[in-house]
Amino acid sequence: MWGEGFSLNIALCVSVPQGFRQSKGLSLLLVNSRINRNKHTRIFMEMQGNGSPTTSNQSTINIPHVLTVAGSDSGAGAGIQADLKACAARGVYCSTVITAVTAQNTVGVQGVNVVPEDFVAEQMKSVLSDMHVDVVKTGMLPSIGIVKILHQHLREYPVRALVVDPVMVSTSGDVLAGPSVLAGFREDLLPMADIITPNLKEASALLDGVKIKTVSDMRSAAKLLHDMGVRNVLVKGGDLPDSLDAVDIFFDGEHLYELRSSRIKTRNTHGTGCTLASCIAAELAKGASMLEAVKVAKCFVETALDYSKEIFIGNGPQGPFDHLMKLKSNAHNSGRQVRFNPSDLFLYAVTDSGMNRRWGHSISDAVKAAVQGGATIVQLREKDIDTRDFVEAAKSCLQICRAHGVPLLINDRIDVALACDADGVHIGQSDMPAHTARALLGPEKIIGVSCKTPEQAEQAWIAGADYIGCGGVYPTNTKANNLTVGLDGLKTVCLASKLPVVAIGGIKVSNARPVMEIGVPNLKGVAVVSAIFDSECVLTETRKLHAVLTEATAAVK
Ligand SMILES: Nc1ncnc2c1ncn2[C@@H]1O[C@H](COP(=O)(O)OP(=O)(O)O)[C@@H](O)[C@H]1O
Ligand SMILES: Cc1ncc(COP(=O)(O)O)c(N)n1
Ligand SMILES: [Mg+2]
Repeated sequence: MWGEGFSLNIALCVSVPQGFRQSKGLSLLLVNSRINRNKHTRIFMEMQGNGSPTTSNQSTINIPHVLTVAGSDSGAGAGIQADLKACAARGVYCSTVITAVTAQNTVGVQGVNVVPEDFVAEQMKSVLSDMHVDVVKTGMLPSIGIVKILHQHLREYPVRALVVDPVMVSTSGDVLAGPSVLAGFREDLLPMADIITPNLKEASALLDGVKIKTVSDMRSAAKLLHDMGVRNVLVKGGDLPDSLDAVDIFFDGEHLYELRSSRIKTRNTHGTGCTLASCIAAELAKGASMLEAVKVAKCFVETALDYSKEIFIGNGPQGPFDHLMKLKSNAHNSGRQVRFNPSDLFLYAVTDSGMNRRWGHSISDAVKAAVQGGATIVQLREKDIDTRDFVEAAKSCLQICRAHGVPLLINDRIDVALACDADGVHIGQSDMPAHTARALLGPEKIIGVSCKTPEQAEQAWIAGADYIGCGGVYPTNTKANNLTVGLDGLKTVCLASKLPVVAIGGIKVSNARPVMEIGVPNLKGVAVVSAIFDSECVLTETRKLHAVLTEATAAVK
């Protein structure tokens, strides 16, 4: 039985699949793609000739593991492919036993090729005899023979939880498992399962054809299914009329819960059932209680459907959705194709609340004028503002910047950047370390670091920053006690830096030209505060600066 008190071992440890032990001399470099330049953060695992793994740091990580036993969907919206994506999105390892290969797309299922039973058994044995599986999730089980094989293997290799999605008919109406498997579900799997997740049709089939059309029918069905010996039941209401919320009924034998979310208006609902069950399995593998796991899974499906409601894949009536939206941070909503383009540093506008107050500008008006005047990137540097107001201001500035294809960064405040889904942050030497910011923000966000020396520039590069800001180039009042490095200091840092550089500090229309003319290719532009924001007309001042920079760049080329 699934327990609540399970504690997860996320210590520093990397467990090595036994299969690897056979390959001699294999050197496995586990590196995060964003930090693979970092010689200090590499984890090396070397397989010695004698087959025993050694690690440069002796600890290992036990990764929560779901095994899915399901069918392949060539269109990759449902089945094994959805399970892999859902588990990846929830941070859980997923191994696979393929029970059938379907030729399937957004129109429907064109063909089904059932994998021979002994080969399904062979896959199960390969995984279960070798790897530590926390939770098994089942999808398409196309024959009673395959149900029996699963049952035998689960008895031989018990796991902590079994999630049964009794897939019978695809959303397109094609049969994936005939009524002959019903006996297998009832006799073998339900008594073993920790949860079963039928949709309306599947619940009806398991209950000998009882009609399930309303939420009240779903409640009764959940109770009847529970009586068949399964510990928890989730009757899914995706197929309720479109006018109703997406209501699912959860019954744990004691309490009935009506789990309600808004119904997303989209054609992209192919694979919702598979995804929901895989998410439940993933959360259980991480140690959640059953109700928690179901709630998280439902919320994940709703969020993914909402995020993907307008994507267009395939010409049929039922499109797939995007499980990995977290990796993309609104990439297709913002229309930004490239995560970071160094030429965005050309005219870098840094806001200042004091200056805005002095001239009676709101943050968003100031940002709008800067962007319209030619700013190519904006940083919100709001030192004396309530966090709540900062998040709101950042959201409205983000809309303005997105409309112009200009990235918006937040100064210092990683929390604010996350809260409003800004494009990144700019941090100083005494703020959060850049590698920590990178870990929090993920690989997609832009990180800039203020650097005054070649050593700091090297550290920023190692930590996975995207650019550095170098200055003060000229004396400035904007920042108290700021050391002026001068044009020479700027040049020294640029020459040492592997990252693109933006110059900052006292730069204005009258002195910008010599900065751009220092003649180092990785100096990509200038960052300014007072030059544009300490003025009545931000638009005009930005335009003037843009013209000077454009001229200076043309002269250098
Ligand atoms: N349009 C929608 N908006 C929000 N949630 C939905 C929508 N369609 C389905 N769901 C949810 O997706 C999950 C899977 O349900 P369902 O589509 O009924 O399963 P299946 O794919 O097995 O037919 C459920 O939690 C359901 O409430
Ligand atoms: C291989 C496979 N497994 C499961 C489903 C059900 O998914 P859905 O109900 O969303 O069509 C499917 N269509 N194909
Ligand atoms: Mg469905």
